Amino acid sequence: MSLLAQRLADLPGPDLAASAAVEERTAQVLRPSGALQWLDDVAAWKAGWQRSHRPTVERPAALVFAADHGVAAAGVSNYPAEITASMLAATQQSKATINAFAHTIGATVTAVDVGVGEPTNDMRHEAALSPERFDEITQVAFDAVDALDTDLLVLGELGIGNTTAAAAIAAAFAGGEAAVWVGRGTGIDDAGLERKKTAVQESVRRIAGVVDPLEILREVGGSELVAMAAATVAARHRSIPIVLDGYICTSSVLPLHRADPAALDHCIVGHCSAEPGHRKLLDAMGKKPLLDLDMRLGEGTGAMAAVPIVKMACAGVVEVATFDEWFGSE
Ligand SMILES: Cc1cc2ncn([C@H]3O[C@H](COP(=O)(O)O)[C@@H](O)[C@H]3O)c2cc1C
Ligand SMILES: O=C(O)c1cccnc1
Repeated sequence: MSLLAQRLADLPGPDLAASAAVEERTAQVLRPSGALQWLDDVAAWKAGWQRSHRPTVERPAALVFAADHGVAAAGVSNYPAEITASMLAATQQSKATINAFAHTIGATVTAVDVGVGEPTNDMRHEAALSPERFDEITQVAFDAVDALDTDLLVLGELGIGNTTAAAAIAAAFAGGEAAVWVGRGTGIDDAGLERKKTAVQESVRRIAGVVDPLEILREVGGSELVAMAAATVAARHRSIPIVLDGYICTSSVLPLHRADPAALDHCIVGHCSAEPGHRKLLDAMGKKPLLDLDMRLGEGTGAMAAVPIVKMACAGVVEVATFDEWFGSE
């Protein structure tokens, strides 16, 4: 059994007393009942998974996993594979979009190399990752989460070709035509889009008969996708709620959801990507994105954009006086 499967088997649930306490306070604060709607639910969700009656977002952090993809050789991206290494360096030196977004709200960004210069196997022809590599990457992601001191985790990725891996995962789980799950990623042209469809079709056909969700992730995922899935499980064990990013991030955790429908209960979806498969995937998973800004970047940027909303939702319960506190003191 893989390391990830082992940790997935004993996921803790939320602190129901903490979320109930927030729901109770929500009903008493100085505003008309129900006026914040979904934001109040977000605060209760945060309380339950943070295990605190007074949920906060004080130390948001992003983990950005980077890796190369064998399938990039199929001409499935608008950019060369070398961009992944450059973007990893840019992120480590605080020059990427995710760093700029994080900076505005005081979040930290940790970029983690899980396979740059060590591409996955070409998923069209063989398993993207060996069981040993799968475990190795899982351990790196577990350690990365352990090293954080955070109360809200953003997951992001870098990996030229990874919208093709994401589409293959979505197609393998949700079925239907490959065309439904394939989008333009970094902006590929029509011929490139056809190559993506073919690559996804070939990969999904090759693994027909594989039923174990984590095995499907190993077969057609990518190193940074496995790392995001592993970080999701690790964060659950450490009571760290998560904001998921776009299509790639969501696809990477889909296998967890299939293995255990409650596995993503500590995750909220930051935004809906312009990549067309994302909305379909979210619908299939019953997840509603906080933002819909037509973004299609990755790196965790859409999730980071949603962090202030989670922070406001918490403040909107914790910092607002109740009717009793206010009128009782008048
Ligand atoms: C400069 C640059 C910065 C990026 N930051 C995120 N991505 C995003 O685009 C890539 C996926 O798209 P595709 O499947 O079409 O290759 C990933 O690296 C993803 O993180 C970037 C892509 C580029 C070119
Ligand atoms: O939705 C995403 O995560 C995405 C879309 C395009 C390019 N990179 C990431």
